[in-house]
Amino acid sequence: MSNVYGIDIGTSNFKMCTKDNEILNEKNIIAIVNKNELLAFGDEAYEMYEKTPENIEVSFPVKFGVIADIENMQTLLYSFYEKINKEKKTGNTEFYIAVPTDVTEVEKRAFYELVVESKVKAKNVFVVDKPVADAIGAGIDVTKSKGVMVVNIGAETTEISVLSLGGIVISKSVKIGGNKLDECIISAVRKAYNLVIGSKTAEGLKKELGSAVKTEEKFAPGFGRNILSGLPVSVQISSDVIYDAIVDSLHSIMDSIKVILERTPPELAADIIKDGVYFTGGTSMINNLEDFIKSETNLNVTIVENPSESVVRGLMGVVTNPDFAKIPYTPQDRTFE
Ligand SMILES: Nc1ncnc2c1ncn2[C@@H]1O[C@H](COP(=O)(O)OP(=O)(O)OP(=O)(O)O)[C@@H](O)[C@H]1O
Repeated sequence: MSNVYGIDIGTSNFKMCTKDNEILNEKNIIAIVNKNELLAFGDEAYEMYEKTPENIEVSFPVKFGVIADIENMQTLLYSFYEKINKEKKTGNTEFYIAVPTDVTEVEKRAFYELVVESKVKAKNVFVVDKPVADAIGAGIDVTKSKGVMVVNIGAETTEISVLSLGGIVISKSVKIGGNKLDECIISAVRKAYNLVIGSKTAEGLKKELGSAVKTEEKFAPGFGRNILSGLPVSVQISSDVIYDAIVDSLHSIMDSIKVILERTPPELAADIIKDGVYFTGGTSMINNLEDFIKSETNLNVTIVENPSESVVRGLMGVVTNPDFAKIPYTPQDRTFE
């Protein structure tokens, strides 16, 4: 089969991978003009976010890891597919789609049906549990009888999973991720500097100044509106303010990891102690995360390379490596427990 694609539909980013390992990773956002005309999608639509007049609506169709707006998600899926499928290949197209685990059966099925019912005209659609794809993308042989812990810190959710023998032993999703950090930064900057900033500016400050441990103070410009004067201004923002804004959320993620470790069967926990914990998802790129986790747990930490794309890389691993042939399934093979 030549036309094979892996798809990971995230809250913030849509990732699609071809069999030649070409990866598309763009903001999962759509801009609609006059209620029903597509104006832009992906990174181009994100440029317009929080800047549009009333007749243009810019929205993210996935909320907290599940599809909230099926119609717009369908349009996005097809638009991204057309963009990556430059040679306009048709027929015999197969899709492998990652599905989150700690959601309802109906929510899981929605991912599968989205692809089946879309204009991409799939010949076959297979489902792969997201934590399993994530671990394969991190370079782990998940088929071994060995406990592996993978923590995916995304935009709106953090999925903490323990895997063994190609399956999921425990998986828990908590509603904290990069967007929560951005919100905390917006509040803190408002309080410290009387400055109202947008979410894109907050995300930029998080990437530049954010750190999971306190480091030497540095500054970066933040553009926004002064609450008192009402005028647009640029203010030098301190990394200390950003650290204080995000530290509680990082501790909440840490507490959830500890709860899962406590619930992990002892033999698997022993493996995790030996191998450490693998971190994926875009938010695990926050500076100094490794030092923070090590100081909290004493466990070894691996931050996977290009962590936002780990799941979609893993989907292609499933397609190309015969050892993983039993991992993908369809709702006909088994129900979405
Ligand atoms: N260098 C960085 N430092 C901190 N955060 C980052 C960095 N780069 C990207 N991020 C954050 O990573 C998040 C996107 O990660 P990812 O693509 O894994 O999320 P997603 O799959 O869309 O979300 P979810 O898993 O919640 O559905 C965003 O919140 C983004 O701000």
